[in-house]
Amino acid sequence: FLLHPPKHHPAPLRGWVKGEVGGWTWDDAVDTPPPPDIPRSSSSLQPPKLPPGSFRPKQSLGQNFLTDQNTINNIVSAFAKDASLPSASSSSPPPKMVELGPGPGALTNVLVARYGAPALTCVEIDPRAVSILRASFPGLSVRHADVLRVEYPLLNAALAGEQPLAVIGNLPYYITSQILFALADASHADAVRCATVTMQREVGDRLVAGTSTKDYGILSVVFQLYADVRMHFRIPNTVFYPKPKVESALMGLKFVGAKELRRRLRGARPKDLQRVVKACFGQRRKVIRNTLKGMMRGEFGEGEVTEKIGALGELGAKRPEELGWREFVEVTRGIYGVEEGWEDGYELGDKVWRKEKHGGGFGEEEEAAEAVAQD
Ligand SMILES: C[S@@+](CC[C@H](N)C(=O)[O-])C[C@H]1O[C@@H](n2cnc3c(N)ncnc32)[C@H](O)[C@@H]1O
Repeated sequence: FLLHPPKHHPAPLRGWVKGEVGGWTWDDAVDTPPPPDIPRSSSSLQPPKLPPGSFRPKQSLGQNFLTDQNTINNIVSAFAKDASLPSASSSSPPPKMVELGPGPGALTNVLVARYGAPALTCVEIDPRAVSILRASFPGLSVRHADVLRVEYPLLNAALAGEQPLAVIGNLPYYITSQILFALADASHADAVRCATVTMQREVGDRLVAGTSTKDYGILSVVFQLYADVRMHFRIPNTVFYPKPKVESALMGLKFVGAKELRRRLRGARPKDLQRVVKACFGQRRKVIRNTLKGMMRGEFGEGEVTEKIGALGELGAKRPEELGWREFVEVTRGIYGVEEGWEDGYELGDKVWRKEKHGGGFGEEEEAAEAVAQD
């Protein structure tokens, strides 16, 4: 483990040129200064240059690359805080880190320089970016895979991580919620300790929204229950190439972990909570007893429905946006009961918030995990 590994710079290339149809593109034949909306970096590291030729960012993969070194440094510093990473002078090893969607390596560059390649694993779907990363960062584990297939507990076991993983990423925005839900599920197994991730600012607003606000919804309930969430800072669209239409934010999620989650749920099963929260926000304007009556009819007899709805008392007359996670837990316990002997711990579930089709892991990781288990 190197505290001060050599700095890796992707092969020196040329620079930004104005494309024919507007916008900026890379050209290896022209040596230009950055365009005016891409500030020069004050740091010794530089954002990676895209390779000559045909690396056109793909909108379909949510490719908006970070081009401002100050922003990149600030993201990594916020990550270091969220993950309680040891300082460069400390002798204690950092937790295993996972970067989601590293692209050509803007964040990777700083992470490798600060913590060394062995501490980091990257998951990237674009084979062009995978090639660049493998060439630029010898010794770095780059998984060519869909991030939605990651099974974090398996990955952590394969990496022989002794603590939960620390996750970082300038996320592909088209799958932000799916990635977050997978991380929530991973926290059931204490596989992930924190995530420091960029997202569309509006999504970030929802994560931290208070009750009875327009942004309050499923994301607010789930992530305020599962994690301590904060918005580190907003990110203007000018620091990305190509420039997205939306403003972004860097969010930090520190997961409370399985033990605290069980304490907060007081025996309620996450899957039951998911059913309740989803049904209630599916009919946001209705008071919850009307929505829940409908939801329960397929599952309970008429007498039981009436009894359980009655037992909700005043909570039943509220709209979902008025309920914090504690109230949703209360409602869930009232309807579905609690896991027997929950004080001694119980299974929280492996696919609760993410979709059934997601996960599945990578074969090689499963093998590696087995090898670790056999050691
Ligand atoms: C917003 S870009 C960030 C790139 C780079 N980290 C940066 O900040 O410049 C999102 C990255 O996620 C990758 N990506 C998109 N969908 C993915 C998926 N399903 N699984 C893994 N990576 C994905 C894209 O190819 C792209 O490199």
